Amino acid sequence: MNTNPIIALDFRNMDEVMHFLKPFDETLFVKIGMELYMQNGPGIVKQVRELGHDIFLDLKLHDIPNTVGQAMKGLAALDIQMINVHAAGGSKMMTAALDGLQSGGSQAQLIAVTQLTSTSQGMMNKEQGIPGSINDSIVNYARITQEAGLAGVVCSANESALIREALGDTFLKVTPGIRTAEDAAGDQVRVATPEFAKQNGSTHIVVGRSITQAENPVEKYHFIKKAWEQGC
Ligand SMILES: O=c1ccn([C@@H]2O[C@H](COP(=O)(O)O)[C@@H](O)[C@H]2O)c(=O)[nH]1
Repeated sequence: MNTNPIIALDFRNMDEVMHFLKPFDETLFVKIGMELYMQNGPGIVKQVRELGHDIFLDLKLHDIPNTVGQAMKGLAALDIQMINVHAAGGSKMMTAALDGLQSGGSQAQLIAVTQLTSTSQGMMNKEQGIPGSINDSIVNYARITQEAGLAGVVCSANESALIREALGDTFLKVTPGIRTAEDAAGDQVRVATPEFAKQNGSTHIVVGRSITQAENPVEKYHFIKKAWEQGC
């Protein structure tokens, strides 16, 4: 399993992706999310994969079970390593997603978003109308995700230890909202450093603007990779 930091390729098109990737002299684990996919379609996944990079396709599917199952069956044709849905879609939706992906012949790891890293305790209580602590909600979503047979969840690094304690080491904790000390949080609420993510049991970190907006993205990637690998 590739556990290198996953770089979020939040760009508009392949020219911008190529401009970013050009200075790297290694293959990477990259994330293609809505921004890039919606503006360029599935062809962009093929183009990035042809460069040798592993791909997390972050489309966060969330719809009725039949629709998500059929969409996953279609996406199974793409040569990707990881893909996701929203756990809020429910157990039946997650099972349908897994069935669709597997019946389409894909071996990609399917994971589910618990609470977005841009969601705060207050937002969850007031806007989503979910009472109680955000940690309880996240562990609950993680539990139904595991019961549905998925490989892991997306959460913040702050919750990785709780999920590890409840659901074990091998269940994936893929954690965006990663920032180094000097980075601005921006729209992220539940943030953590790469070192903390490692210490707290994340299995993967997802890093976007910290690297893509850095003055020297290659240098920043290696700085974050080292902090993540060493955990100190
Ligand atoms: O809960 C979530 C789920 C997905 N993301 C995605 O990760 C990156 C983070 O980018 P940064 O620039 O490092 O903030 C982005 O593509 C999100 O769509 C997330 O942040 N939180």
